[in-house]
Amino acid sequence: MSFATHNISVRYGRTPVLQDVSLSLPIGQITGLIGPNGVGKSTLLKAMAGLAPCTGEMTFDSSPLHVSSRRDMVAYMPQDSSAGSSLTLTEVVLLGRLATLGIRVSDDLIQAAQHLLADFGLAHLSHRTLDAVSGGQRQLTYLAQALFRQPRLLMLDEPTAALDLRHQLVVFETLQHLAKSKQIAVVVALHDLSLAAQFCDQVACLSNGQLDACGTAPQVLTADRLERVYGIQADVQHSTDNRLRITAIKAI
Ligand SMILES: Nc1ncnc2c1ncn2[C@@H]1O[C@H](COP(=O)(O)OP(=O)(O)OP(=O)(O)O)[C@@H](O)[C@H]1O
Repeated sequence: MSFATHNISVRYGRTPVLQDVSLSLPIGQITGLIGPNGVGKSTLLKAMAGLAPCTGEMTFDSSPLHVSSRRDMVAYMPQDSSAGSSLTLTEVVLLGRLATLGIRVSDDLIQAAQHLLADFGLAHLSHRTLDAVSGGQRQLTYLAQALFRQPRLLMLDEPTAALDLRHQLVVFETLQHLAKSKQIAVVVALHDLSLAAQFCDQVACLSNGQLDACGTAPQVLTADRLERVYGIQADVQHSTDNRLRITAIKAI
């Protein structure tokens, strides 16, 4: 089972940003979306979420997935999680299920929201307001909100950008677990190629507004491609424990 984009193209005004991006997003797997600044990663996620006008289509199991039906299946976490709020972290997470919340929110639902916060080490802050926590804690709260929607397709735009190394691992380990156990297709736009190599089942690389390659990390993250797409000289090593180690050496 998979979600898929078919020939997604986006233009802002007269400027084309993405051309004919066709990508399969298997259920139970994490897809890493990589590419240099401004290549269109966020734009592709927004188009898939129905938030940016585009041509082309999306399917789920080969059936067309119209924008109106995406709302129930898709959760999207934007790149900018800086917005504060006088809502508590628990309330922010609960908003993930806004469409189904009644006037009175059940204790079970509140507990479920608080469990998610606890998974990210935020239990002690669950009654704190969003404008009184750190940038990384806000990012984790928005991630918990996206997960609380219980989507089949979870799209995250640089979800670990504000996080320390331990929390980066916690987030990706959680995503890996949830993708398999809850049968979710996860797409993550990210710049950290080592995280992509470690956690993504497939890596999709955008270049010049097009899909340059999609495959396993060793297939996609080659020194040649990093030079051509990112303009860097990189050392790519396959270690004995089957890990890919990528060191950016210099900008070309
Ligand atoms: N609302 C907009 N109006 C016009 N141009 C836009 C708009 N949003 C983004 N762009 C442009 O579209 C291109 C793709 O932007 P996008 O944010 O998708 O890139 P990205 O790959 O996510 O970049 P980054 O890695 O820097 O976050 C960029 O050239 C950007 O300037």
